[in-house]
Amino acid sequence: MKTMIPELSSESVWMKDRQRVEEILQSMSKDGSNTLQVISDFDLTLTRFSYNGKRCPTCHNILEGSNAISNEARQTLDDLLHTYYPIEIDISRPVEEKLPLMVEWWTKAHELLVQQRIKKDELAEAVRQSEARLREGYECFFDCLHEHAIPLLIFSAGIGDILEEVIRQANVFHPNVKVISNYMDFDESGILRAFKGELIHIYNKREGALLNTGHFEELRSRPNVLLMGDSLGDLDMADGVQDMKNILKIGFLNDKLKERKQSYMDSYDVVLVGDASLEVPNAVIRFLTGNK
Ligand SMILES: Nc1ccn([C@@H]2O[C@H](COP(=O)(O)O)[C@@H](O)[C@H]2O)c(=O)n1
Repeated sequence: MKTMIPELSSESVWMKDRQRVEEILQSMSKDGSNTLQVISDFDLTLTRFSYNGKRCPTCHNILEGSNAISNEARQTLDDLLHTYYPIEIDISRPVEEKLPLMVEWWTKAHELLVQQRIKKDELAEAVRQSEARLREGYECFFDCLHEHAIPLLIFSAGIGDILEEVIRQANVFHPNVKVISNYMDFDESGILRAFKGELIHIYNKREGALLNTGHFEELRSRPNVLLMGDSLGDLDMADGVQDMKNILKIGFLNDKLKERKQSYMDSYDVVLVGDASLEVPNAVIRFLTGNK
């Protein structure tokens, strides 16, 4: 058991109950990889939090940093980020108090993006010019899931069109990937006129999951879940899974480590710190697919 997954023994991997993690892994491994589905957040979970000491952009930040919007709008969006992001990650405030503020942030940002009359064909260039980076080991993560036909649901409160472009440009947008996110609605001349459907923000992923019961219904034969997130709101992403048997939750703790350590250890089975690579999720997937 000691060396079941050696990557779990690293100093940057924290676990409150290692034995429980091993029991979950043993049970999932016994069931086989054809019973597995992976659900992952995108921004700052599949993408890096920082690189060379500089913050990496989220989907929203990619647009904000691009030529698709004016300097004035960029400044307003940056001000919004500095107002609301500290609230998003503040563990001293209850979620019920943060929720309306998150709706306020996303709504103001989306309204501003719509006012900018962004063109659909500007998105690819915005992503190309950005400093967005998938975490190290992403090729192995996406390719291995594809090779073993394991469904990957990327569940993001970011912007679906941008997210898709990031993984397309990295050549890992395989057919086993499904995205639930905020998608842009363009008019017939390709100009952004609204965002489609119900808003997904950081603390309503449970509602988002329940609106997509069809996806989870299709995956009913896969009751074992590997969940990956960087926020406590991401823990609700699997709420639509049918007849769940096991769930292994891997959390990336990117920011405010000291303040948030305990709540992450209490909520995620495995916590990765220090802008970790995808080495641990990849090792888990290798273990579960039998490619040890
Ligand atoms: N205007 C905004 C709104 C949100 N964010 C960040 O996006 C992330 C949400 O996406 P997930 O893939 O993690 O669900 C979240 O980290 C917000 O801080 C933003 O940058 N700008």
